[in-house]
Amino acid sequence: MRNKVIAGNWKMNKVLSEAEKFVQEVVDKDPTGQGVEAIVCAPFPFLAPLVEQTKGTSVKIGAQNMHYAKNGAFTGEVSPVMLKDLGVTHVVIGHSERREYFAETDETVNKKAHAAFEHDLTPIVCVGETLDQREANETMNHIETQVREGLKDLTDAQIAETIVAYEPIWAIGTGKTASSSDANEVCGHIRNVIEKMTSTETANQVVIQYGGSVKPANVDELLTQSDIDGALVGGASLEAESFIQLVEAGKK
Ligand SMILES: O=C(CO)COP(=O)(O)O
Repeated sequence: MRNKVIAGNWKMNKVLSEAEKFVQEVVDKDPTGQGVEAIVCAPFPFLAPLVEQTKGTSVKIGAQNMHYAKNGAFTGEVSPVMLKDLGVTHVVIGHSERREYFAETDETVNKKAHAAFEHDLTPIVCVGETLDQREANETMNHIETQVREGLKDLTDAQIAETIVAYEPIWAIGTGKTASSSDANEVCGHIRNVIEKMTSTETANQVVIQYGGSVKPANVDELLTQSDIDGALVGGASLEAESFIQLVEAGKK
């Protein structure tokens, strides 16, 4: 049975004091256990203090992006070596905002996924369709391409460890959630694509999250779906109380 994984993606929000206050509230409440894990994906400047603050707790700290190179002349970038050295455990790769505003492609997503495993970081690989693609019935083909290209040439063992986040772009920050059955249909499709790439056993181990306007009011229904193993949450992950409720919803 797969664990449920709830990850908060703060995006470009908060200052350090707010970040620390949030994490303290979550750590004090410790909503994990019973098959649910909690990850906070914070902006780069907060990673070191938050890793320190969560040492010995069950809350994990993730980054929202990274470069794929170990080091080098890439002004303004952050490498997987730096993240690993700090004690970061997860990294979001290929978020639709990065694809749209920062020219991320399936090729860079794939390079970053390989780099994550080379440095013992767990990638949270994001895929999702636009509203135009959904209306043109292109969702399934588009998702298949993103999954195949993004996870290309990873070993079966690495794919089993990958977290895939299905985030329909039209549902991000809009208040429009995909219906739980539509979300589950695409998450099931992702698992089928992975099964074709690897094996049934591997596909059954992959944690597939849904993201897009997830909040305490709709998380229960999403998490009861057969192929939805967690959530990648933006807006509703900014308040500790709401994040704690989301994590608790994942308990068995
Ligand atoms: O992009 C998201 C998480 O990565 C989803 O954002 P919202 O939860 O604000 O819709």
